[in-house]
Amino acid sequence: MSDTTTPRLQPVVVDPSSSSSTGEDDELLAGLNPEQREAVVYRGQALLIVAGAGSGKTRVLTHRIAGLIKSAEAWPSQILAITFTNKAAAEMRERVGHLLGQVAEGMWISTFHSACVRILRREAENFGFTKSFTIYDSADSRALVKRIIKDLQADTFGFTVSQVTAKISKLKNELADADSYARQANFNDPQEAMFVECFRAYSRALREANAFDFDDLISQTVFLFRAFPQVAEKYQRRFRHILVDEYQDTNHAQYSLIRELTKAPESNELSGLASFGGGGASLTVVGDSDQSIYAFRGADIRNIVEFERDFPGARVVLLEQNYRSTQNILSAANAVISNNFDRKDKKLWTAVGDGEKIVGFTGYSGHDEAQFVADEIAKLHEGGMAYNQIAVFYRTNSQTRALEEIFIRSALPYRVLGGTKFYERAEIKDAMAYLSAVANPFDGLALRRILNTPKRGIGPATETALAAFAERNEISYREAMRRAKELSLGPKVTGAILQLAGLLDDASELVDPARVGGEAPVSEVLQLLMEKSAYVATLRASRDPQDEARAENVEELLAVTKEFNRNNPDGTLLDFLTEVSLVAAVDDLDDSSGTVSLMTLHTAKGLEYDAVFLTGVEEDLLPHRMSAGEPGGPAEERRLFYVGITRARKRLFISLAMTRAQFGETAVAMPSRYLQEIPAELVEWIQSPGMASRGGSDSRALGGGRGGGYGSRFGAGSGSGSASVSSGGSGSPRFGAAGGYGLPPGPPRPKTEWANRVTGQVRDNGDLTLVPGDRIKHADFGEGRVNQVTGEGAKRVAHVNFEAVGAKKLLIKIAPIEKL
Ligand SMILES: Nc1ncnc2c1ncn2[C@@H]1O[C@H](COP(=O)(O)OP(=O)(O)OP(=O)(O)O)[C@@H](O)[C@H]1O
Ligand SMILES: [Mg+2]
Repeated sequence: MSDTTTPRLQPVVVDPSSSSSTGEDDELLAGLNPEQREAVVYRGQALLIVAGAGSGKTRVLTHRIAGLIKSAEAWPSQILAITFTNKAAAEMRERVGHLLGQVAEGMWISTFHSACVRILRREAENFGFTKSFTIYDSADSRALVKRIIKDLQADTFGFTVSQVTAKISKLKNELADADSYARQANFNDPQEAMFVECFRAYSRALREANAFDFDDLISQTVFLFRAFPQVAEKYQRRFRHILVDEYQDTNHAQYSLIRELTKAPESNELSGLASFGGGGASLTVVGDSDQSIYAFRGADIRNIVEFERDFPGARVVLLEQNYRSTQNILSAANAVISNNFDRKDKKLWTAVGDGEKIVGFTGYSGHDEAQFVADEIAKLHEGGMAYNQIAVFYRTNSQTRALEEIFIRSALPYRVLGGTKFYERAEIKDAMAYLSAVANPFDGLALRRILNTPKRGIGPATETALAAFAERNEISYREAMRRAKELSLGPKVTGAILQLAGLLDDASELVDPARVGGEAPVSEVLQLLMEKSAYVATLRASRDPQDEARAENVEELLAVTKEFNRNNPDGTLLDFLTEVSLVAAVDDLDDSSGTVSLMTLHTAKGLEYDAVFLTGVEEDLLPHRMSAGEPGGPAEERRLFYVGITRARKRLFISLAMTRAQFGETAVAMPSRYLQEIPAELVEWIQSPGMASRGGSDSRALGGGRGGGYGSRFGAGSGSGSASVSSGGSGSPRFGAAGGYGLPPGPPRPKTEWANRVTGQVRDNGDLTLVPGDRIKHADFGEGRVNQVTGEGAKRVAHVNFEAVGAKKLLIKIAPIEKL
């Protein structure tokens, strides 16, 4: 087909009558530009919308869904829309409802994970799980891996929990299971052999516990479809229209799931469904390869790049108008992302106008930076901006501490999204483990967690004895508890175990579907468990003031269950457990709450705010230190920066600090290399207090009042900022570029020089000799071979053929290269 190779725009269908078969009406198309309309009305097997941030991709998906339903081309139940977070799903559902003027029941708008849980709850019995399976979150997975490492003494091989969990996760995202991995593993390598052991033990333990981990949810659904074609067919028939947002961040398992779902049902002819052109569901994906930020989790940018090959005949629509941001913000974003090499250049434009300049700020410390953020937020708020239209982004969760301290002191209402979340607190995990143990008697991890919580005098030896007994007799852990008498453990311990088992049985009766009057509400179950186990009472009786807070958190969970019951009158315990285990970080977000939102850059994807603060724009944070060694790492970090910038509608603030406290130490920080990629004229730098006056706005010299605290803390002295960190760039040579920190450094410097300065290590390869045939490694481009060297002295240029990106010319003296 002619339109499969290069993206190009087809003639735009504006007149609804020309696409009468689709029955789109004006209302749905009004407020869309011609390209967006084309994407909404296109009817074909496969549609790819590639476009930069804020160009209306998500909006197009929403209108497309509404259009399909409104024109009666599809039942709501025939639609499967995949979003990146549950919050995005809720928003989309609401907007579709709004466009239709009614709630469309039966539509699946959800994340990959939620959709797969729904499928697995229905189908898991096909392959040996029960539908009450438990979902292990990452903390559960880690706990399990930790135990396995201990049991197998894998730590003697240098294995850590993080390494093993990360590797297992990666393999699962590539659809490898323990057996398939073992088939190609090199068992002569003791490390690899041990890893296979660990992977096997982990998979076995999950199966025995009737549990799936997060990665399993997707990969096991794919396995299920492949192993049971009749099951796959059910869903292939059901979903006639599949739409995926943020397609650039799908990994291989997710991609495979889409492939399975869009296949034509096998027994098409028999059922007369062949009339559905080709029989497979129509697929619409939208994405932006510049916003791919999950490669570390196996996301594969190739999924978007190769879409046209995978889905022949696909139509490609490009959107170029940005409706979100001002021109200044957009120009900054465009300039930054253009530094990534292997991308198709796309230029976003906006009709909104230049807007205000981006504001840049350099603080002495993280606290100083936080104070700046708080001050500016206060000003924005005074100027009439609602708090919930303001967001503060950072690269790592550890950066929140300083921000929170200052926000609390400044009495700014805020919420942290992600981080140590409510559901990650120990006491909440305990309470949830009680519920899981009731729902899934095989969930050994949950049972072991609550066995001696609160303390009942059941020690680790008993815990292990029960596990061994269960294994020997091939019974569940819970059944083993019921038969505790057979273990001759002593009357007290036996009594304690039986009591707990009895309590769990009582609770199970409450949620037995056959119970007269139906399943009891979750709140009732939790209440029973917490009361009879004396969990809350024990916390309340403790002298530790923290335990009081913990008790309150459990009360809070009770309130959550009550709310759940109100919102879902028919909601079962399983529904509740499912919902909780799928709450993504961003889902705590409550827009009506009137608070400033704090979140990581990863969490910020897809969202938009009137004002955005990008904090900690420093080397080692952004790009993150960990990315340095990864191929493509710095480029991915740049995309993350791009994502951050493009969340802003009207105001963008970029800040950094000269010293940063991390892991209990205060280290000198250097400006991020990405800062100098923003054209200087777009940014108005406000200098740090002490370096220069911040004009009228600066009533808080570092030396005075609260400021003194931050200053002295990092030895920056009072007010003058004179101590360990040089104030004007004259002191420490590392801060030689300090002028460039704050104020634009006079006449623009050649980019490379600036780049050298900001990375802190003045890059000078000196007399590095390169001759044709040499192999080199470049920080961004990876490995390549030198073809030719031209020029002389400092102007010598290497012509290099890179494996990943092809031919490039590099100035040898300063290029970030090393000879291999
Ligand atoms: N044709 C339009 N007219 C007016 N506003 C629009 C139009 N298209 C999109 N918008 C608005 O622009 C903003 C960005 O749209 P949307 O979130 O759909 O973009 P996106 O491409 O999905 O962005 P991202 O890449 O960040 O996910 C939203 O507020 C949306 O309502
Ligand atoms: Mg979007």
